[in-house]
Amino acid sequence: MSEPLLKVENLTKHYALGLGFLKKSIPVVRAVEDVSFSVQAGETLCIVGESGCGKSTIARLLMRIVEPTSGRVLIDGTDIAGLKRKALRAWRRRMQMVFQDPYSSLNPRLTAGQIITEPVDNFERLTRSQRKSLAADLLGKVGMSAEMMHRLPSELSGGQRQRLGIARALALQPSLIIADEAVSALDVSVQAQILNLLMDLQQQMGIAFIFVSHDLSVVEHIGHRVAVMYLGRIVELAPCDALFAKPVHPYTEALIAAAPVPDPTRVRLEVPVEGEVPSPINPPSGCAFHPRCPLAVERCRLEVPLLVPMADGRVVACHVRAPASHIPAEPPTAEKRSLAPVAQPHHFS
Ligand SMILES: Nc1ncnc2c1ncn2[C@@H]1O[C@H](COP(=O)(O)OP(=O)(O)OP(=O)(O)O)[C@@H](O)[C@H]1O
Repeated sequence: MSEPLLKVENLTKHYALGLGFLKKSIPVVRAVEDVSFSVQAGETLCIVGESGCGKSTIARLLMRIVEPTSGRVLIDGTDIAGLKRKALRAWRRRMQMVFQDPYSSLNPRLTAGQIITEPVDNFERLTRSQRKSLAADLLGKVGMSAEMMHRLPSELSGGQRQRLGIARALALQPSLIIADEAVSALDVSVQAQILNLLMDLQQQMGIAFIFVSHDLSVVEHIGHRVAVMYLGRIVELAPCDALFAKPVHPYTEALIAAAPVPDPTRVRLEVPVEGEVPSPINPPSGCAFHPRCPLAVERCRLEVPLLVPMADGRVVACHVRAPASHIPAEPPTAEKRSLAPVAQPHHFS
């Protein structure tokens, strides 16, 4: 098995709220809790879950927009926390981000051409003609004509602006693009165009994607593997087909059941998920999903379930559906137990 492009180990982010008062304990938002996964070159890993479950925080941690409370992020086996200036710059070229709202993430005073060549200009000074041909090339890659390089973002449609955001992300020829709700602001037909564009670019350029979304139909369309998050933790990580065909975690099942079904021949699952997502400041004990889970037993209230590898390559954290005793191979040693959350790398042709 080749070294994954990206490896995330036990990543945790707690946000302290305020400074505390008279020795009172400071409330802490447990935004991301002990999250581990890996991404292979050219693969799309989707991260899904309800609002507030920690999806965007993971994206920000990977981009080092925020620093982790604990845990590691490794690119080609190198921990990015330890990188010195030069190596950090090189790493920054390899990971780019596409944001949800292409309008607010694009400088309204710059032309499309300036916006997409700016990242390269930051690394190496381009001549005027180099800039122009780079802009034309990048616009071509995202299906826009070269004349568009003279337009301002306000003169473009939402879909064109998102293409521009993608062209800017492509400028430095990254190995990995993190797309945070990259199509949520667009009409459904434009969403499909942008998703198809991303998949074409992946085929042509071998780019890996981490695709953060709350929209399961988008995830089903684009994902190779899917990590389902609940209150800061991954509860199930599975190949996309397997996840949609047979969700194992009751929360995954409930999410799929609640999503609109675009394919009328597909049977809708009947698992009610009641109540609100609890607060990440004071999460429930044991499995955080237990107060909403129709299958919960006493153990769920007491013990945080570990992610257990299943025979079909997925990992699931559920005392009922994937109790630790279901591990198919030899029983885990203490060391393997602590490594259990790391997703098994998965190859896709
Ligand atoms: N800077 C911050 N300070 C304090 N709490 C924060 C901060 N950023 C995020 N949070 C909290 O961390 C939790 C996870 O937030 P995050 O934005 O990662 O969730 P999300 O799954 O991306 O949600 P959405 O789908 O609504 O964007 C939320 O409870 C959020 O309020």
